[in-house]
Amino acid sequence: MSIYNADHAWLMLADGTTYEGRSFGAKGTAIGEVVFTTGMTGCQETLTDPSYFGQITVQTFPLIGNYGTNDDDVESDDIYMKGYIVREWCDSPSNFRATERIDNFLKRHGTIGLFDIDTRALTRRLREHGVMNGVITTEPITPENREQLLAQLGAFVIRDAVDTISTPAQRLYPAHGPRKYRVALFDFGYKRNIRESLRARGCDVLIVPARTTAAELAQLKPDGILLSNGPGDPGENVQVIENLRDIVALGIPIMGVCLGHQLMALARGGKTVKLGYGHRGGNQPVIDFETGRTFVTTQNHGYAVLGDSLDPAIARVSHVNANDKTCEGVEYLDVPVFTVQFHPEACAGPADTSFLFDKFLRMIDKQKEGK
Ligand SMILES: NC(=O)CC[C@H](N)C(=O)O
Repeated sequence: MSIYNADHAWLMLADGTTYEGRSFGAKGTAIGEVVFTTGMTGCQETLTDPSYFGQITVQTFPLIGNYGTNDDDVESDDIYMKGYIVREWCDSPSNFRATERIDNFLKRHGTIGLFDIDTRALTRRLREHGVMNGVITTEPITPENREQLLAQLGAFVIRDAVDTISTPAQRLYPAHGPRKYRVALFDFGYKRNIRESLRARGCDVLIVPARTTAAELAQLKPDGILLSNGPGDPGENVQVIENLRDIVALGIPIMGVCLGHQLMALARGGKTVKLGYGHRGGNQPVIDFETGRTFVTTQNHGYAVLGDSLDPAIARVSHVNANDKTCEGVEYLDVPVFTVQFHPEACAGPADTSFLFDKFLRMIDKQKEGK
């Protein structure tokens, strides 16, 4: 049976634009912020990236799921996005690692899917208007429920994102091979490959809850601290930002990724803004001012640090996005801290900047030598 015989499903945006397509994955109704990603591969990594909490994700690439899914390529144990939209999905995946079809994978996680809509038109709309709230549903939108749904869309905000998904308890993952250092990885909704990139480099990784304080860290005595990626508006994490001010003062080397980068900037007096439609995908060019090189990076963010808002006496913008010149990295001058907006751990997307984990370890080496 063709996938095009599937039941109907809909997406309605907050401006009332409605797209009718077909259902795959779970059935139901969910409201979220509709965003698009330009990733051409790695749909499973995208689906399981916790930073998509509260969002409905559109893949701009027109055919998704042709190599299926498996138990290994997940970035977390769950799907945190509210809905998933593709132009076409493949019900006969062909790959020796595939164990499941993408619609089963979505069903198993209760994630509502929609396909067979004009994803190009939808993406252009989001690009022109900025991201918008939307409702994805397998129930017909009628003149009766339409007004009520539009009111709900108008009121929807992603809230308590980090607090909802951060781990309540510490957990230790041992280094792969001989142990060199112990790193505390703040779980703001961390991607698995951040953890694995550290373990592969000889680090025991201690996952710690988002609200871990400087006093608790001082007891744990990690050699380094990694601030993870994570969902939502960075500014809502008031307590975490407050804690980071004291954590920086411990003098332990810190690397920040994506949300971690934004939270550090806020803790050090900087500001963040919401971008029109963000950067999501595996083809974002980033200029490194130190070397003048441009790297193609993996990204998934809707907010950005305002480079000019940082005090030049303590921070320097180290990277910018070559497309829109937004801040993509900060080097702090008075403490051993650097942060990046893009994803050195890749997954999905290019691994060209994985050397930043080595830079982090060198920073720890240097500090140990200095002692
Ligand atoms: N991947 C992330 O860490 C995203 C950070 C933040 N939630 C944003 O959208 O900008």
